[in-house]
Amino acid sequence: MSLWVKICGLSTPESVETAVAAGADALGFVLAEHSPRTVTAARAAELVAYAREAARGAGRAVEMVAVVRHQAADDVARLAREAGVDTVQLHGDEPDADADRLRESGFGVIRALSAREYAARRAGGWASPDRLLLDAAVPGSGTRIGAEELAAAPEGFWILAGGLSPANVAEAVAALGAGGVDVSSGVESSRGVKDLGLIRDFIRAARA
Ligand SMILES: O=C(O)c1ccccc1N[C@@H]1O[C@H](COP(=O)(O)O)[C@@H](O)[C@H]1O
Repeated sequence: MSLWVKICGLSTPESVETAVAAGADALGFVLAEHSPRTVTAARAAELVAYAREAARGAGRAVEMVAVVRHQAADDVARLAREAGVDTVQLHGDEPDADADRLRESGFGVIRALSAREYAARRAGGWASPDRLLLDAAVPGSGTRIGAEELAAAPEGFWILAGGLSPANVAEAVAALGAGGVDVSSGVESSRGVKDLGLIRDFIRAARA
């Protein structure tokens, strides 16, 4: 099965169009506060509409994802509805009840945890009904997680994030065995500024 690829932190029509044309499965729009990639829900809605048009032109479906962190469930649902996304990526210490509410409101959920947090939860018997994404401790920082932190990789489909780039994505997936990857920093020329060539290179390398 082909590796699932998400390009995150998009904030311009050019980067959206490039990611869709290069074959991304999902696009991420950061609605979390205090990131160099933060966009308003209104801006995300424009980009989502643009992306859906590009995906229609390419004859395939592309998943639109809002990335949030440490925000109240009511605010998240309202922002996600305004942005017109399919899925919410919960990237903080949100309670399971928040994920339940978003699912009940019709959104897909991606549950993002640091590898350490996941290991601790799993040891306590926790299991997620949602797709799991494992990341470094500080999301969006370009920091990789090591194999030693992933002693207990999830069973089944899971998404690897944290410090991926065109140069390391194939090796990281081979080593850790994820079914999907998510990238932000590794396809940027400077913090928050996407590089169109790196987006294409990343998707090509991920699928190689
Ligand atoms: O990208 C951000 O700024 C961000 C902010 C808040 C929560 C999550 C964020 N991004 C996510 O971080 C990982 C990995 O990013 P990187 O490739 O190491 O820069 C990815 O899942 C993004 O969705």
